[in-house]
Amino acid sequence: MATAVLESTKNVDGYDYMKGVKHLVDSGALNSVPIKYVFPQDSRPSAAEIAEGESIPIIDLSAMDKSPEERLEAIKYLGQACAHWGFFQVVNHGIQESLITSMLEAAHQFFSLSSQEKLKYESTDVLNPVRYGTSFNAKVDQFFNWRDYLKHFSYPQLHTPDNPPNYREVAGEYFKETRKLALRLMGAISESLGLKSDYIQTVFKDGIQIGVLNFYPQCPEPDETMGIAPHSDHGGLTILLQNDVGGLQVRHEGRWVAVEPSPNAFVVNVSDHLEIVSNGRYKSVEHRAVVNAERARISIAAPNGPAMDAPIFPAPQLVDETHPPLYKSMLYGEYLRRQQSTGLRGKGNLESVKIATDGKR
Ligand SMILES: O=C(O)CCC(=O)C(=O)O
Ligand SMILES: [Fe+2]
Repeated sequence: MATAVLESTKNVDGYDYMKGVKHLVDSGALNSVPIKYVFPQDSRPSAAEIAEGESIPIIDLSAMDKSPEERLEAIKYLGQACAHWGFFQVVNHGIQESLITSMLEAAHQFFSLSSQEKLKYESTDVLNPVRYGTSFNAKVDQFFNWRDYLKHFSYPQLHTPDNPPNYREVAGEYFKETRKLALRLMGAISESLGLKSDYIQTVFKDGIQIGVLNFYPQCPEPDETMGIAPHSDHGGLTILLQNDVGGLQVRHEGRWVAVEPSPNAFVVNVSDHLEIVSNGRYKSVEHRAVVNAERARISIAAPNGPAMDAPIFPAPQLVDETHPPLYKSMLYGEYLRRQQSTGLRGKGNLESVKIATDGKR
């Protein structure tokens, strides 16, 4: 266990934050948000920034298997969703409802384990194959996010905690299915960009998938803090599942749009490396999660990235005189380590690999 981290995160108020925010909430009557979690005034969620009546697009995947005209129409709509929103929900995706329910249940069981059991997986190495923690990166976060997490690699190798006993079996099946869904969507997204249908899949071939389980306990003062601060995701496509408690918000045209939980739908978002491959045509969009006073929220994200040693750069077919390359080539593993080692900072990581518009590197 990393004692240096534990020491630095024990606050003046005596809480041992590394045990997790769920532990903090479960262990007694918290009437207010401890100072460690209080966000500065200008980064707190505010109702005035919410775009009322807006919602992210819904993609019906069954249309992909219909007549050529309907398929073409569906692919065009998917491309528009990626370009204008960077986020959409998918329905009729073919993943069994029972598997979705079992996965949410297994996540709930993991977070319900004792903190001692969960802390077996606490690690300061941001790329440790199984990692339990709180906030985003407790070593560097100035204000803690109201969130505990479990992250584990799920592809090419499945690494899981030993507990709950059925976790490995359920997660193995769940992440296999969500990876298949991601690859299927990558095929359709390639087509929507006018690329060969296997172009993006080839870039992400032999890539990695990580299971990210988020637990956001109920919070006595939800307006003071944030479940997860604004950020964009690394990788190609993230497939996200949430329980029936809302909280996810997506940045769109300068406002935040709430994503209402919809049973059996997955939320999908274009992530940083797909924005790069598409040379900026498709957007990796900032999102955040707010918390509430009544109910705990669980979300399960599956980021699907390329291989760690894969160089990522804009597709040559999407680069020409009027569309110069907008991003430097980089190794995915390096990018991932940097993203995980810093605190959350909006789209800051992607900005750092952008080529200045005057063409200078
Ligand atoms: O909880 C959510 O809805 C979002 C989680 C998220 O953005 C992430 O894990 O990267
Ligand atoms: Fe995210």
